[in-house]
Amino acid sequence: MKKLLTLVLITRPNQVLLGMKKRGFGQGRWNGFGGKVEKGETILEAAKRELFEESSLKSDDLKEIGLIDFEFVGDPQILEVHVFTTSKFEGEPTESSEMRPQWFNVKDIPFDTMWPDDHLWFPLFLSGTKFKGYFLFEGHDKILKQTLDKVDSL
Ligand SMILES: CNc1cc(N2CCOCC2)nc(N)n1
Repeated sequence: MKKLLTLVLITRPNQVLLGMKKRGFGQGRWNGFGGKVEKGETILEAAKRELFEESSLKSDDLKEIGLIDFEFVGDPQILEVHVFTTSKFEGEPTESSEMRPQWFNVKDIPFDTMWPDDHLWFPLFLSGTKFKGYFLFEGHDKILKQTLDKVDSL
C-alpha cells in the first residue's frame, strides 16, 4: 500500500528554505514543506497547498525533480514522496503550527538534524538532476537498504 506525499524545497541564490517540524512525523528535524495528498486533489495541487499551509509561500512554478519511496521495517505502508522545487515564489516565510521556516546557505545545510536520507539526494536536487530513490528504514534513524538513480524523466 502506498501513501502519496509531497515535499517542496524552495531556493534562492546559494540558499534553501527549510522548516523545523514542530510536531508529528519527522518532529525535530529540518525538512522541506509538504504532507499528504488528499482525495480529489492532484499531487501538484497538494504540494502547493502544503507549501502555503506550512510556510505561507505561494508558487505556480513548482517543478517535480524527484520521486522517493520510503519503507519502514515492519510497516506495510510505503511512503511515495514527490519532491518539487522552485526559486519563484511569493510571500514571506512565516512560522505555522507545523513548521518554523529558516533560510540556510547551501554549504551549511543542517544534515545532522534532518532525515538521514537527505544528505544522499540533496546534492542531486541542488545540481538540478532529476532522481528516483528508495530507502528502507529501520526506525527513523537507520537506513538498511537504498537505491538512488539519476533519471531523464520522472
Ligand atoms: C523517511 N525520510 C524522509 C521522509 C520525508 N518526508 C515524509 C513525510 O512527508 C514529507 C517528506 N522527507 C525526507 N526528507 N526524508
